[in-house]
Amino acid sequence: MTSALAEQLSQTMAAIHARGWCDGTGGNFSCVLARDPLILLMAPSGVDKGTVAPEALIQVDADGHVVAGEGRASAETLLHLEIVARTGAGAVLHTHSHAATILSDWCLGEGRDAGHLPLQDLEMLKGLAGIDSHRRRVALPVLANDQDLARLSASAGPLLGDAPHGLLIGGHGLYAWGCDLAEARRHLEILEWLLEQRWRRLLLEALGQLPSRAIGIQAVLLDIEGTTCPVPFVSQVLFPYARERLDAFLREGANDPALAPLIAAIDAAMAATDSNSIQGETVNHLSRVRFLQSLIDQDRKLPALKELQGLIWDEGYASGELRCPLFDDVAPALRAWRGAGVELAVYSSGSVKAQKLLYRHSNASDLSGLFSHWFDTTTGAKGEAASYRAIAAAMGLETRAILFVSDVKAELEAARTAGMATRFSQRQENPEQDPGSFEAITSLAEIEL
Ligand SMILES: CSCCC(=O)C(=O)COP(=O)(O)O
Ligand SMILES: [Zn+2]
Repeated sequence: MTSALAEQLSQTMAAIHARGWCDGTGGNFSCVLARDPLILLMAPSGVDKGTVAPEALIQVDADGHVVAGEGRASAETLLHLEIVARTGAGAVLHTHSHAATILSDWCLGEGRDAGHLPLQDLEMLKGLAGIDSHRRRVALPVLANDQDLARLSASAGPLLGDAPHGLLIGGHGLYAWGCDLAEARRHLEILEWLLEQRWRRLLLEALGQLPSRAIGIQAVLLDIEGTTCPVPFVSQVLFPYARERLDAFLREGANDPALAPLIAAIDAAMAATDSNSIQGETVNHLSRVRFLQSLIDQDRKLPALKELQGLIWDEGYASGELRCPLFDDVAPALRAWRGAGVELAVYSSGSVKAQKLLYRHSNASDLSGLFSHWFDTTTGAKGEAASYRAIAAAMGLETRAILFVSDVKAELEAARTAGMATRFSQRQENPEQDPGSFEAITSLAEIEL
């Protein structure tokens, strides 16, 4: 006797096959038959999934072993099991459609926002559970294909919780899931539709037949110095504060094991320098301090120095000696943008630790919670377009959905090359006052998203 679920799964597979989404023996499809112990009802491996009768379905346990029915379990059962375990799905449907296959490959191509395919501004998004507006952006995770299904499933696992009921595998296809078979099928049809739209639109854009879609700004990426706080706060307060305290800080922490790796990195940098001022000197406390002070004076960036400065500033902020005087327009603009659902991120040459301290101890109270992402030069140099692409990828956004604000034209140039929208911050005390070809703002309040 076959169950109603088996009838439904068999019919669903036939319908999906008829759409051309699992040609040949492609695709595999499963439903949860029992949860404790877990039993999946699924098609056997290596057969045409459009003609599997209900009684030909097999039952598979939580280890991927066939416990009832004729035939082998698909190697991809491991990914089905991972999806069920991570999301509580009641059904998992895997297709090999042309749209899913070509777009997943395209996403992983060089220079793309590999790792995610953003989908937005389409009414059909509302067919995905939890999405109530076409404006909501979803980021479909994309993983490189791997014949080692245990490894592929382990890589997929952490991405599944935030995934929009779907996952792309490069050059392979789509996995979609739902709380039951009906919802999984709806999610599959919606995602396939969104993917179809996406590649057709890309084609028309490439042919110059369709203007690149204005998708609206979804995130603001902010430089700090000269953009949200006065340049002199950094150059005349923060840097001298750390410079003056280097000696005492290093002396007091000489036996602190936490400082040992920093001191080792500083000594290595000293050994590698050709600076005459320290050549021939034995590395000792004073030469180390002089070396670091000379780096600060020349505005040279050494990661260990940045970290040391962060530790010294930490003490200064904690004691109340330091407080960042953000421009008056900053806190209201940040709050308004967050209130409108815009994501906020920082990209500054100061370390992420220093960035967080600055916003945590500002004249407008602790604003650090408004930011979802923090980037420093460990992501890449601020004058390189690749850094802005990496930032967009880390945020799961297209570069054109991000507005970057900075007082340095070379940085704006790189961000523009990567595809970001830009604004030149023209604050009174900034060294660069000419906006060149960039739109200038004198206050964040002038920015309309
Ligand atoms: C020609 S299909 C290659 C295997 C595959 O990716 C697939 O989805 C079908 O696998 P199954 O083992 O379920 O037949
Ligand atoms: Zn497959």
